[in-house]
Amino acid sequence: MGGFCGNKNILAPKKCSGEARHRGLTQNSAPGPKGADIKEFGDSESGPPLIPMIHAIEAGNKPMVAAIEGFALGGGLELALGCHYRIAHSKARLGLPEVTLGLLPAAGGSQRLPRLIGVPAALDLIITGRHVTAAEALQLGIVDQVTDHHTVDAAVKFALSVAGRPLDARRISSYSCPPVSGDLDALFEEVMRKVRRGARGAIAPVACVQAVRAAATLPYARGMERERELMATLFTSGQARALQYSFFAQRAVSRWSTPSGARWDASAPKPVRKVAVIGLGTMGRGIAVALAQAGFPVVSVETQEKQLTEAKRAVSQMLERGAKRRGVAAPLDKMSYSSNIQAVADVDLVIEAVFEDMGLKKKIFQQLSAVCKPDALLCTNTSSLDVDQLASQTRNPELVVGMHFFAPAHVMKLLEVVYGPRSSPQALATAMQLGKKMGKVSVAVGNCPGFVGNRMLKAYVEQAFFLLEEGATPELVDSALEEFGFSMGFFKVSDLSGLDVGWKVRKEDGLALPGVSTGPSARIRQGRRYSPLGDLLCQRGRFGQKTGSGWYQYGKPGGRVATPDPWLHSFLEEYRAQHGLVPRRIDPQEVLERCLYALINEGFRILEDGIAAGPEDIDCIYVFGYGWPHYRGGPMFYAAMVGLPKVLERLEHYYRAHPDVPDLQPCSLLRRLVASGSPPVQKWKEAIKKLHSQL
Ligand SMILES: CC/C=C\CC(=O)SCCNC(=O)CCNC(=O)[C@H](O)C(C)(C)COP(=O)(O)OP(=O)(O)OC[C@H]1O[C@@H](n2cnc3c(N)ncnc32)[C@H](O)[C@@H]1OP(=O)(O)O
Repeated sequence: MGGFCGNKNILAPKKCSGEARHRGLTQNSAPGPKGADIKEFGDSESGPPLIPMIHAIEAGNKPMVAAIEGFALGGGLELALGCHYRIAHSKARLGLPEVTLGLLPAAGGSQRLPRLIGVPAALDLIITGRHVTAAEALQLGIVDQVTDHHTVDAAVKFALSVAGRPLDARRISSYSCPPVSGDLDALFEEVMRKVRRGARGAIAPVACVQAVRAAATLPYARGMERERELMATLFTSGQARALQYSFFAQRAVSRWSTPSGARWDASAPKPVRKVAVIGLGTMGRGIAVALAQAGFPVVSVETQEKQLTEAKRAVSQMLERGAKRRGVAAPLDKMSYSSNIQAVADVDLVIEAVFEDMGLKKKIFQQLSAVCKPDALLCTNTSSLDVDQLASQTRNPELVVGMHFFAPAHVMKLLEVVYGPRSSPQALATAMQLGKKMGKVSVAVGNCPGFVGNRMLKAYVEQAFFLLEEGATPELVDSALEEFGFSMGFFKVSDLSGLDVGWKVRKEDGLALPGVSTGPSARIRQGRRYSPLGDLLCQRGRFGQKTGSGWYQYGKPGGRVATPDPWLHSFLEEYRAQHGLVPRRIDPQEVLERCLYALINEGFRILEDGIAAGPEDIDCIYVFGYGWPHYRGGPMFYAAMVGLPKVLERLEHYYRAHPDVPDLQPCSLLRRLVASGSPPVQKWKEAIKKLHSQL
């Protein structure tokens, strides 16, 4: 008889032909690692091996009861599955989240769970890595009992009640998987098809399906061999390293700091009880929904009556759909609406989400400053405008910050919290905490055009246009980016979000000029190479999906399926001829290097400028806001994986070929990092600090 709370296990990569090892157990409810200590992955092994220990527990002649409190994740749950019975506290959470770290449950989890709860339910848990509540675990058959009381006492009582009963029927490794309805091969083929489509190049979910298939089709011992083989491949993969880096990066960004010395642990957030959203276009609606879903009472203000009526309906529908998906009641009572800005008089925080127009936003900030409580936080959802200019319209500029959400705002995980030179640490802390409560990955960034995400994107977009000028097609560029792991290439994204969005910004920036379509100045703006291709499409009314054509054609306005457009191909040929550009064959590698290294180079400039505190901040922004494949860690981590000397060499190469493109000129931080031996990404912050102290 024994009570176990499994939680600190480790893998030993060197022995690992995938073999799992154990490094000691701690109380599950204790603070610290839940499951294996991810920090220790890759270290040399110590402690008794985990798999033989689980086997010894399972083979024992005394009933072993796992008492589960807090989290039983990964190795913790695998250990519990080796026990003969499992009792969980009602607040416990269980799961096999290894897939989220680029791994699979390799201490027998992939072999025992399907034998215990059946193939479909096990596939769901292992492929998604989701955590289940104790109640769901009971329903699935993972645990035998749930208690609201002291779990170990309950486990001891339980063990006494089963003492003397035969244990053979309790050893999960001796089970066969429960039969599935229908054909097993067909089930796995269907699951594998779906997983491969969704994984977009991630290897762990695919390996998880293969491991569960082994459980369903092979005797236990052979299934374990298969589990070990699959794990060996995953464990040494760059994907696992990237996902484990990302786990800590997400946590690191919540410990924000600014160049002026403000810090997360020295700045207490203000309490936020009620929030207002100004402007109920697409962004405003999403933000209002996300706030209500997080439990905040929201006053939504929209001055145009027609838009207000439409928005009320749309927001209610979004809340109802979300509630249905999550199996909870729709928080409709959290929402109130008004066409009058006076309605925000009693809120603690306002998020302005009106059209991206500085004049309009300034006016609204003046009004807010007059109407709101003097200590209310005034936030803007601008995606690139100067937060400081807006702050200067108010009585209390220290209470102004940017809260840059990403569309759809109730779905996308990223929030850029933009501090201006006058934003107070408390205002920043409050916006960061609100983002966290909304379930966002909140990243504090400095104030500059485009902040972090859009500033870097500009360099990437520019390269995509130049590649078309030089001989590529939208299909070629997009397929290279999709092969890399983006769900959509740049041109498909542009068609989806509307070409007019970028056109408007370029017009405001004085880049898109009317009537300059030929002659030498057509492709030079503000002293550097410029491609007017996007402007030319907009001038022809090709705004993307909404008009039925853009970089692709869609059959009809609002069509969703992109097909290559012969008109666009002829248009590109004519354009090149008109400008004396000789098309050449461009390979996917060049597409990736030009687009991604230009973006990464801008990332280094951002670090140099102190706009982002570290590479983790940039990587979280790209993974959670811009569709950068999670299993590639983010652009800065990717640069480190490729090797900084190689990134530098390729940028130098492309800059020599395109000296009129400053984005390709390697920035000095990159050069310095290479000169100092290319330290690992986790050490860049120190190098940057040193660089700043030398300046
Ligand atoms: C083959 C057998 C061996 C093993 C396979 C495995 O076990 S793989 C690992 C499986 N476990 C996990 O994936 C759990 C990861 N952790 C979490 O999902 C969350 O931390 C959790 C448990 C849901 C708690 O979330 P909460 O928001 O409450 O806390 P937070 O995430 O901020 O974590 C607090 C600090 O603990 C550190 N930490 C958590 N889990 C681990 C871990 N497994 N290894 C190392 N460190 C871990 C986390 O980084 C936080 O540290 P801090 O310094 O405060 O940022």
